[in-house]
Amino acid sequence: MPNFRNRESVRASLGSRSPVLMPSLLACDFANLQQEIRDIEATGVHGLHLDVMDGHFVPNLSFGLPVIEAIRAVTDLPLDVHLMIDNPAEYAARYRDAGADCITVHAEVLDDPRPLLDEIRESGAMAGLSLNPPTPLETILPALPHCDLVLVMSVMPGFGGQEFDPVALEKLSRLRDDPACDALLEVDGGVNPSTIADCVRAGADLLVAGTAVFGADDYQQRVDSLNQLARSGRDG
Ligand SMILES: O=C(CO)[C@H](O)[C@H](O)COP(=O)(O)O
Repeated sequence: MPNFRNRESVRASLGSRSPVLMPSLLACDFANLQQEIRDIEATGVHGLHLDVMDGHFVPNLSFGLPVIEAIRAVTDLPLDVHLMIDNPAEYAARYRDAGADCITVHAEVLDDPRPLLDEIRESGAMAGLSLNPPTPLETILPALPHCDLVLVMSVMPGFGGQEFDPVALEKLSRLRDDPACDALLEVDGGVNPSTIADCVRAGADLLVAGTAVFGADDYQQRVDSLNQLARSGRDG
């Protein structure tokens, strides 16, 4: 059984470190998964982003419960699990049992996300709600008080290596300025050295980056430079 942390402590720890780079293992070398985790952990990152895809909600398959369990067994880093699946209500509890610290579900597949967000919170995980680039921000506003995290997609989910869509910046700014929103704000897709500072300036706390991290020859150098650019967005 994983060593469960509670959502308040994970949320406080991530929030106090904002802006936080969250490497997405989708872009790592799956044939060397444990070594990749060790190498990225050694750079000093504070969490890992894990993309679960079902081939229905998104036109791609990635990995599921057994892989999350295997990752949980080899790292103590917070695991931020992004469920890109049609039926998150059927699976959320099982991802918590597998070791997820944060579970994010998509607004597009839930008529009313609030009961599921509450259930995720009651399980002890942080509850996240995500929306795709074409989905209006208005669709998630009633659920904000039930969210520990809002994940603003800056690409259509399904594949790494896509170009950043600036529509995410406007959504982040609006969320940051909304007094009803005290969730951590996360952005995912096309986050790289050219876009990361703008994301932080717009209000992002958590920055998911796959290709920009695992596509680099030197992970330490890339993580350091992304962190520096992120901090320049916060302080500049
Ligand atoms: O959610 C995702 C894909 O659906 C990935 O997390 C995202 O694409 C990150 O990859 P990259 O940094 O290469 O854009």
